Amino acid sequence: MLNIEDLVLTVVDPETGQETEILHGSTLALRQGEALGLVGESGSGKSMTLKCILGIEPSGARVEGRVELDGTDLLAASGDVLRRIRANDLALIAQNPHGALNPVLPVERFLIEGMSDARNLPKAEARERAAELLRQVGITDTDRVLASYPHQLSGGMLQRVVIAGAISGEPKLLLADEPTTALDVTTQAEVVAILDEMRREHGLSMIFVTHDLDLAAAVCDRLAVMKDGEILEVGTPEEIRDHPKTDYTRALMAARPMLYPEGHEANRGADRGGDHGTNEEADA
Ligand SMILES: Nc1ncnc2c1ncn2[C@@H]1O[C@H](COP(=O)(O)OP(=O)(O)OP(=O)(O)O)[C@@H](O)[C@H]1O
Repeated sequence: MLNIEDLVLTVVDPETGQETEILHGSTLALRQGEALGLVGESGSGKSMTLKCILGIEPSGARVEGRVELDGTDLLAASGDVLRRIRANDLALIAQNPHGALNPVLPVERFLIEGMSDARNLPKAEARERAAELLRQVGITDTDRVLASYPHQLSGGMLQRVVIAGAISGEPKLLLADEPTTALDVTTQAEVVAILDEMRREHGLSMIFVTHDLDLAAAVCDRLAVMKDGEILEVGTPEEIRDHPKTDYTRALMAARPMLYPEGHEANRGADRGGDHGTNEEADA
């Protein structure tokens, strides 16, 4: 459903005019319903890759190559087509959920405005639909949350609201950019579980950006390891774990500290690199 070919991103310093190539020819393909983890250390180009898909690269930057979503080349599409695709087919879940919501509007308005047919719905029905969305992401006190303003909710609660909003638009592709990094560890596990469940239930494709290879392995079908603007390797979590092609990937695997001595039963997930659950419970 998504084909990225030879993606090159060059940013231009507005003062000196100096050009810097940030992405050096990435190629990636994503199948319908697949979750792909884009993994790498800070500065490796993960967020920039998402920005190129969304068409929100830094101003003045040059994007070359192909970013094709269900047959439409987003880099060659007109402004109108891009706006329609961004509104209907793509949903971004960013690190900081506060950025997604208008601070002066209650959660109810955020969710209702995200519904494609909201204008045609009677108010009570739209509200009930918003409450149902919240229930889907595990929020039970829906009246309180719907009436709350963003600053009145915790980061974890707000990220659930953002996920509910993303799902409500029935996008084709979820772009999750370190969606749990700003949350405490216990909340991280809950939010990742909800995101994973929602994605599977709605059959959505997802690119999940993280520096945490274990976490990506737990929620993704395939992983792409990035370093310095290049994709070093792509494979299933098992392939990456059992046959890492680069020292960089090995270092990423080793980067997640284990809470128990090597070989301890509680490290099973981390030893395998593919089951985050055990570690998560230990973290919590
Ligand atoms: N607006 C910008 N102008 C120029 N260069 C930028 C800009 N934003 C980011 N960069 C550079 O692009 C490179 C890739 O950054 P990017 O944000 O994609 O990395 P990342 O892998 O997502 O890292 P992080 O996990 O820290 O977000 C970095 O070298 C960064 O310094």
